[in-house]
Amino acid sequence: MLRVEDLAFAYPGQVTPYHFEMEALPGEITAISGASGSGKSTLLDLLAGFLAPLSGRIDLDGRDLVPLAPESRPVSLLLQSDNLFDHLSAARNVALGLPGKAPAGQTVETALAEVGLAGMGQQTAATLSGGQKQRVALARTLVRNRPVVLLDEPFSALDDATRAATRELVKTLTMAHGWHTILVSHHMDDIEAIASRRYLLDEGRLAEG
Ligand SMILES: Nc1ncnc2c1ncn2[C@@H]1O[C@H](COP(=O)(O)OP(=O)(O)OP(=O)(O)O)[C@@H](O)[C@H]1O
Repeated sequence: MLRVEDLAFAYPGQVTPYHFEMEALPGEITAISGASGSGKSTLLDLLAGFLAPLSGRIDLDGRDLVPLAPESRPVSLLLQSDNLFDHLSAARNVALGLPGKAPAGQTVETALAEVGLAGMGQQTAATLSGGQKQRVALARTLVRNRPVVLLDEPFSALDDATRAATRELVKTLTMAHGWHTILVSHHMDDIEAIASRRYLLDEGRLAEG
């Protein structure tokens, strides 16, 4: 289980710090909603290690992630868009998630098949649709094989049919691979469709419900 415990953070000059407390279970999607500017991206940046908290813990199965640099954290981050290098093939983009010089071919093909893109590995990322690009990014998340997956408005740039299919894929992958998926979204329909647990961020604090 991922537990955010007494995590405090303030930007320079901020009088009242954020104070985050939350839990996320493996195999489940935990949603974070809140008004624009409420601090949702700040929370994701703390989880990813791009910001350092004033105090508190980010506990994953008994291990505190706070001292770890971003690249050492068991975390993947997927944004609304711009997750891929457009000039590289889908397969090369997926292979970027592999450590070192691991033998990539089969792993990459298997991951692309799992996200519904079998046989499309040689296609240049620039030629893919928005939904296909998000699937490639999810395939890279698969080969990275990190248990905490942070999604920052990942469906917002997609049309209705594509967003419904993509969010179902996220749910399927989360359950199949035991990801602790944390979904930041403004869209209640996405949250209602796939999240098991919800938090609302307001006035610097998370409230469950
Ligand atoms: N580097 C920074 N320095 C100072 N203040 C910042 C910095 N980054 C963000 N903020 C402020 O912190 C607050 C929270 O920003 P954050 O981006 O986390 O909100 P958000 O909920 O993700 O917003 P949105 O939904 O619009 O993306 C905002 O008031 C923002 O202006």
